[in-house]
Amino acid sequence: MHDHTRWTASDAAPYLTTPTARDHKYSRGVLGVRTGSAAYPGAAALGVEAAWRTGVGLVQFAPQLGEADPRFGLPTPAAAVLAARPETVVTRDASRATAWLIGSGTDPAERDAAETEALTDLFTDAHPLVVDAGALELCLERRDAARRTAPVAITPHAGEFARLWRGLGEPQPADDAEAAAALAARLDVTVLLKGSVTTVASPVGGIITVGPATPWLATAGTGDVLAGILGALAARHAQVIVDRDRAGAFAELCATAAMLHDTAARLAAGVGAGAAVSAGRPIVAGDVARHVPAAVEALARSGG
Ligand SMILES: NC(=O)C1=CN([C@@H]2O[C@H](COP(=O)(O)OP(=O)(O)OC[C@H]3O[C@@H](n4cnc5c(N)ncnc54)[C@H](OP(=O)(O)O)[C@@H]3O)[C@@H](O)[C@H]2O)[C@@H](O)CC1
Ligand SMILES: Nc1ncnc2c1ncn2[C@@H]1O[C@H](COP(=O)(O)OP(=O)(O)O)[C@@H](O)[C@H]1O
Repeated sequence: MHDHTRWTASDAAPYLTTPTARDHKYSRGVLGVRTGSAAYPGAAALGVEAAWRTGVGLVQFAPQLGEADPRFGLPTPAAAVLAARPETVVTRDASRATAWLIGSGTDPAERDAAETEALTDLFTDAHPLVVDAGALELCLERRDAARRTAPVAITPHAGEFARLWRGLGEPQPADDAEAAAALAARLDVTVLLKGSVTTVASPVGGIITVGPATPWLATAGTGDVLAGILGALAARHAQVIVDRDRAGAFAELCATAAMLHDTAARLAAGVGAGAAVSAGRPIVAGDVARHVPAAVEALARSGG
């Protein structure tokens, strides 16, 4: 049986720190982002937008190697990112990154060997790594902890979570908390299992649940937004994550990201706290990203 915590605004508030007079753009956290593809440039734009709006000093975007030519006249991921957020610096190596986000909007079947190597190198780096969508299966290959140095958090939805269990070749426990805890232990990663209720499991033990979130979140691209929020929090608090005395910190940041995500969605959908499930109006993923600053403010205030 694992310790089980229901995350609250008071738990999240300490991670929603404001900058000080001594801060500059590099001290506030730099997120390296390697997401998007010829088929899904929008996923890169959504994650980058959400990361900026969560509050980092800089987002550096590294386009994938060997990228296929854009289809249907679509922009490349880098062009889509710059159109959405011209503040972003497009770079080959994102040398200033204090944390990385990879995988959203990518398809492993389309990835060449050089890009796979560039992604796997991040697992032997020192910086916290958020792994989403098309990069999730890399965790199965990098599960030998001796070959992995980066603290890793993964963000599967239920379908991707089941795919990871199939990759392990073991039966998936029926209970979400039990299954997330077991996967966290097997892969030595923090697991953020998305759903109406988000379940977070740390490899050092303990389960945190967040939600139920507003069902208006069940729309394409909101997972890409969540990954950007988590990447930004990881970049901001990278030192806390790598500090061995705070081994559960990545799980707490995952829970904080899920709470910010739902709070932003509620603000966008006009759903007040305690409102009926049927309340509110439709939203799109970009609305969620744009309401993240107000969600940061609301959570920091209600937890203070
Ligand atoms: N604008 C953009 O650029 C966007 C880009 N995006 C990018 O698209 C890529 C593909 O991502 P993906 O999630 O659509 O596809 P995939 O990984 O094949 O999984 C889907 C399969 O899993 C199953 N399934 C079970 N439970 C599920 C659940 N709770 N939620 C969802 N699925 C669930 C379900 O099976 P079913 O239940 O239908 O039997 C289904 O067949 C990825 O890189 C992503 O980042 C998107 O973010 C959208 C916006
Ligand atoms: N019924 C629901 N109620 C509340 N939140 C949901 C529901 N369905 C999905 N979500 C949330 O929406 C997001 C969807 O993420 P994901 O499935 O990765 O979508 P995408 O790949 O299109 O970005 C997750 O954060 C998940 O927790």
